[in-house]
Formats: sequence, C-alpha cells, structure tokens
Amino acid sequence: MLRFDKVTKTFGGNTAVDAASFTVDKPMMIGIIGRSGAGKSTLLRMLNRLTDASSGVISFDGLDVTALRGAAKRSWQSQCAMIFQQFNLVPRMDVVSNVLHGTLNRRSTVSTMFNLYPDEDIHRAINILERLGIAEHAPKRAEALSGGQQQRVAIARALMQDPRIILADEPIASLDPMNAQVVMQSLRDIHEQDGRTVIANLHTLDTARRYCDRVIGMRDGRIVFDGLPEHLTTATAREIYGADASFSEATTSTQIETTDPAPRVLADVAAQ
Ligand SMILES: Nc1ncnc2c1ncn2[C@@H]1O[C@H](COP(=O)(O)OP(=O)(O)OP(=O)(O)O)[C@@H](O)[C@H]1O
Repeated sequence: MLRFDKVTKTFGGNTAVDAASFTVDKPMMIGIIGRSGAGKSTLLRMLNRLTDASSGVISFDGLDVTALRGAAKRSWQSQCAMIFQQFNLVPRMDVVSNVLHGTLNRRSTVSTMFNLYPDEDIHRAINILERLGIAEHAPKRAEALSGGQQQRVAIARALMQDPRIILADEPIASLDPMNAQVVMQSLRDIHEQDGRTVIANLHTLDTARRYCDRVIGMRDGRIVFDGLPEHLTTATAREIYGADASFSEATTSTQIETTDPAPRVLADVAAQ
C-alpha cells in the first residue's frame, strides 16, 4: 500500500504541496489534474525522491520512502520509474540502447562505459519494444522517431526496471491527439496486464476520465478532489481549476473524433 501522510514541500516561502494525504491500497491508474503550478510535478517528484519532502511521510508497503538514503534510495527509485513530458532519451543513441539504459542502476560502471549488455537484457528490451508496437525502430537513433514513438521508448526504458509504480509527468503534453491516445493506452495496458500502479499528471480532464480509475485534483498545493472519474463533474472541475462559469472542458480536450468509443487494444492503436 502506498500512503501519503500530510506531505508538504516548501520552496522558500512558497508552499508547492500542502499537507497532501491519500492512500492507494491496490494497483490502479491514477490521474492527477490541476492548473499549472498546482503542485502536481512536485508531488510525483517527492514520491520517487527526486525532490525531498519538507515534512510528512510517504510509505510503500511499510517502507518509509521519505527516510531512504544511498543504495536504498536508488533501489526505491528503480521501483518507482518516472517518465517525462520531454522523453529524456539520448537523441543520438539507438532506441534499444536507450531502453537498456533502464538497467543502469544494476550494472557496473565498466559495462556501462563499454555498452556491454547481457543477451538476456537485450532480448527483454526487444520484447518490451515489441509489446509497445515499436520493435522495428530498435536500430534507429531515438531522434529519428516521432514524439509518440519516443515516449513509448521512454516507457520501454522504464519497464526495463520492472518497477512497481510508473510515474508519468505530463506524458502527453508534447504530443498530438492521436499519439497522446497511443501513449495513454500503452500506460493503461501496462497497468491492466502487469498490475503496476500508474500515476500520471495530466492537463486534460477527458484523458483522466477516459483512462484513469481514480482522479486526484490539486489546487494551490492542496488535494481538493480525490475520487472516481465519474464523480468529476464540471462544477468540481471548475473548483479544481479555479475557473469561473465560462470554464469549458472542451478547452482542455485532447479528444479526437472517433465513431468507435470502445477502448481498443494496444496493437490496434499502435498500428495506426
Ligand atoms: N525547484 C523549485 N524551486 C522553486 N520553486 C519551485 C520548484 N519546483 C516547483 N516550484 C514551485 O512550486 C509550485 C508547484 O510547482 P509544480 O511544478 O509542482 O506544479 P505543476 O502543477 O506540476 O505545474 P505544471 O503543470 O506547470 O508543471 C510552483 O509555484 C512552482 O513555481
């Protein structure tokens, strides 16, 4: 079980996250929404210890994540892999090597320097790329791929760590609507098929509603909504975004026109 207990982060006089408390008692896909500056990134970064909390406790299956140091902290960070809006790949390196970088924390410096990877890891990397529908791009440089394909490489790199939790910080903010759907469906499949928890910061309500089991809404560092997507009414959304009556969900939409509203399997979406 993942537990946030009154977790706060201050930067100087600015409270980025204010006494955030919630529990996740089984693997699920969670969307975190809120306007720019609400504290979404800081919340995720504290969970995988890229940022230290100022106060409060984060625990996972009884382990006090906030207290981890050294090797224990690095081990936690590989259990809790993060993907970013800008993919953070090595652009000139081929796709499969980028994916193999996900094993860095369990390899020696020498094998890293000389790009020596066990065959087993290479096969696993290719399998993961296949699963994400991009195996044919394995030998290409990462920079030769589209944004959506690059984000799937970043997801593959995260999966190489075999994490319990995948954190996605605005994973689709740089993508067109079609690629955004492919990436979100990939994350959904990873949750459903592997039982991993996925926590994604999302700018758009319709994406949170469509792909997530639970939505957490943040405003000014505080959690102001935590519930099922179907309970996220327009009035609640207005409250989260601090918008007036003119607020329209359409302005936050990434929806593309489709005559088939049923969720499609990853391979179908990836084939497009
Ligand atoms: N390293 C930092 N130093 C100082 N202030 C920071 C730092 N990181 C975040 N903040 C501040 O903390 C607050 C929350 O920022 P955060 O990036 O978590 O919000 P967000 O909801 O993820 O926003 P966005 O959607 O724009 O990414 C903001 O006021 C931001 O300026």
